[in-house]
Amino acid sequence: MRIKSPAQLIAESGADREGHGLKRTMGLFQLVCFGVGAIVGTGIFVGLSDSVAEAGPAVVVSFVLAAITCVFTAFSFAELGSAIPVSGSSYSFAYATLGERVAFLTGWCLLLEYGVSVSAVAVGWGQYLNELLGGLTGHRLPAALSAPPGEGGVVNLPAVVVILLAATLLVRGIRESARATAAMAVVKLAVLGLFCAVAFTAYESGNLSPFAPHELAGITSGASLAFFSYIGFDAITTAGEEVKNPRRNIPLAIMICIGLVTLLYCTVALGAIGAMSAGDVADKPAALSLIVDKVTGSGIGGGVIAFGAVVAIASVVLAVMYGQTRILMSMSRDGLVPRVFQRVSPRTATPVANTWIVAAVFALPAAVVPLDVVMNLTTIGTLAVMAVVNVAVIALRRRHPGTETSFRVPLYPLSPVLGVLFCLYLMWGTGWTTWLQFAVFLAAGALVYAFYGRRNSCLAGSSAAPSGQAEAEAALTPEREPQEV
Ligand SMILES: NC(=[NH2+])NCCC[C@H](N)C(=O)O
Repeated sequence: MRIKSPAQLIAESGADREGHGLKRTMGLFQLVCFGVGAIVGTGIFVGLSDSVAEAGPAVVVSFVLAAITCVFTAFSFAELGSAIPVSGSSYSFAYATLGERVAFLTGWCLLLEYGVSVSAVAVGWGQYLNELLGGLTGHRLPAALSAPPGEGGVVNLPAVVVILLAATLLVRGIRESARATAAMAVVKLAVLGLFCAVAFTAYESGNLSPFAPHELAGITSGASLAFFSYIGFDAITTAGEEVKNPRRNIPLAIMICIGLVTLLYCTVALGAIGAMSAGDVADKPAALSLIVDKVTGSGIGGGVIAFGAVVAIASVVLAVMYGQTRILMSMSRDGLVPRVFQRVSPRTATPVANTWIVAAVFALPAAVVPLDVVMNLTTIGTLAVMAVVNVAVIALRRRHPGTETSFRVPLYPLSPVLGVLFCLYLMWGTGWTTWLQFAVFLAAGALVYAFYGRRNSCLAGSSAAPSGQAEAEAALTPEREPQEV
């Protein structure tokens, strides 16, 4: 089996080498902001109403189930992220523990979790932008320019525009200042906080019954939908090469983000269905604005929420696109995707060509595919990746028992095993059409690996792994270890 050791991956990344690769600039606070930036977006602002349609008031239970899945998996991410702090996230973890084939398919699924989710999130952004425009000017964009073909439109222009804007910022190295990300994270927390404050003034416990109109099946599919809104905590691990003291900060940031977001989502969901009956919330894309308008009796509150959503979701587009470019960079270093993806501009220290290719490729589904399709594909792909990550922790402990890490999964091996089971449970909840699309996607990935990745892999045909590993381990001298700042 072609496999790489954690030490080899770190040494190859070129991080911490003078004048090479990316720079370590992010501290814990910036990392948490980056996490919140990657997590809170379309899922809660737009997707909430879909989960309510499935689960009814029991949507709160759905959110808790989705959170539990994330917590087990987050433990695994934290252990792996601190043991192998490089840009590739789950892809690199799989390479170091389960071998190249699984790593390639994981990277392939990450195209769903990151690339396709950029499309999904951009579509959600467009819906709130339209809401905001409607509130401000009384005019909305015509459906032809703001919806995909199946939904009465021709092309979803706002979704394309936000992707191109994000690419422009990313190639300029916006992450270097990280100030924009921090500001946007604060704005979205404030707006959701405001929503809760308003919604709870109109809270009626009568709205909570019947609590679970579609019983367990409804709660399960509600949880699969709610899961989308938690995706993104793993993006923290894609910044592995740009974080100061990654062995401490990566696991800590992941845990802080999950805790914060779970609390927030459950409060928002409870506030929403407490203020307006589940039947009225169901299937309303801009439900949060609608609720605030209804409670305050004016359009201003809803406008504030719509503004917050536009800002919030834009930062998700930014963070997720950032993650996708870093994953492709890692895959390119291994020869599994073309070399153009690893080229870093010496002037801006960002992967320019990579970023524009990602923007161009994922603007296309954003323009023409309906939101629920891209959202479900993102969800199933992400859950598959997370299942792999949970297995990877077990493999790490068995294959590389001496690996230095500052975080260890509690209750091992129970936690990763439960992680896998919860991932499968939520995957099951996505429904058979999504499974079918996913199967076709995976089959395509297997073909690409067989005809491109396998042949071009840097590890191809070499029994170099063991000696390369020794070399890499020797290269990892203590002074090259990330320094505490
Ligand atoms: N890899 C990702 N970060 N994917 C997209 C995250 C979506 C985000 N949770 C949202 O609700 O909008």
